[in-house]
Amino acid sequence: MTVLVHTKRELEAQPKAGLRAVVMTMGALHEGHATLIRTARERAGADGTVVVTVFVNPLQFGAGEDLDRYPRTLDADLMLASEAGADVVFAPGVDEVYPGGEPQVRLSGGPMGTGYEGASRPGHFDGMLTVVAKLLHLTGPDVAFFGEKDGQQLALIRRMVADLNFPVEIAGVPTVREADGLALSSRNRFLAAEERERALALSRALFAGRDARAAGAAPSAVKKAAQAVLEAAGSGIALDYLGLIDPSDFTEIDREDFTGEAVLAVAAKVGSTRLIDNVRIRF
Ligand SMILES: Nc1ncnc2c1ncn2[C@@H]1O[C@H](COP(=O)(O)OP(=O)(O)OP(=O)(O)O)[C@@H](O)[C@H]1O
Ligand SMILES: CC(C)(CO)[C@@H](O)C(=O)[O-]
Ligand code: BAL
Repeated sequence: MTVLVHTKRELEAQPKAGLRAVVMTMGALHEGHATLIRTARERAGADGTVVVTVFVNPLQFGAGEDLDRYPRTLDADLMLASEAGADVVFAPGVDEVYPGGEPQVRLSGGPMGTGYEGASRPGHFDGMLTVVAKLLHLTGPDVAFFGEKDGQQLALIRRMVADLNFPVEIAGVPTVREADGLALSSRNRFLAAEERERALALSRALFAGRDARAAGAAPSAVKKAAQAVLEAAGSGIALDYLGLIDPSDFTEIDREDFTGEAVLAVAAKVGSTRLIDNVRIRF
């Protein structure tokens, strides 16, 4: 049975058996989250504990972003988390996480957090890292699972844990997609049927880049292949960025002799909904 708790005190009172695995979410759970939770369950085993956090963190939303309309579906989340194997769902209120109001002291992603998502959403990563640090302290996991769909977020969390000696393993989970390629996202539910069709340009662009690489293309040609798909989508999407990124520091790859793993990432608005996606490409 899955236990739902709302307070730090209730969370603290939960049994602490075996390996402790945590999946952090903002709720509105879907199959991508279920995959993270199932992976955590497998890792924790029958003797361990899987904790899922559900918290829409105001600190990582900028003015004019979608904090107010972000979907909140706790009853359904509890069912999905339970079916996927969670032992505990921790769904605190804002006052429980920030009892003193907005924190004075926050974490910063530094240079790695200033490009791409960081440029489009100033302050987003500071708020994200701050709440992830707090939730790591509150849940005390041996291992925490995050999705590769939020690639820059995952890179920054790994860096925070390494730079600040958090005693936890960070595990990445590959992006779960619909059959037609669209990356699952809580925000997909805002897409009207015709917007959902247009949103396919994001994954198609990334796949075009990946296919170009499979045919031997160098970095600039990979990016061009993806760009062509986005250009063909025209005004159907409002492109924010397309980047071919070195994941070690989250800077743009600007040389043709790059070797190693790159991340081809895209962000765009479809109607009023902002979506992100990425694929890994090896050079
Ligand atoms: N399609 C997916 N595949 C794998 N992991 C995912 C997927 N979507 C989200 N996640 C991961 O689930 C965790 C919680 O993410 P979050 O609750 O923000 O969901 P989301 O679907 O990314 O929502 P949003 O619409 O806010 O982007 C993060 O680690 C995120 O990377
Ligand atoms: C990691 C996270 C739960 C922090 O609020 C959020 O950014 C998310 O859901 O990806
Ligand atoms: N999945 C990233 C959380 C956010 O968009 O704020």
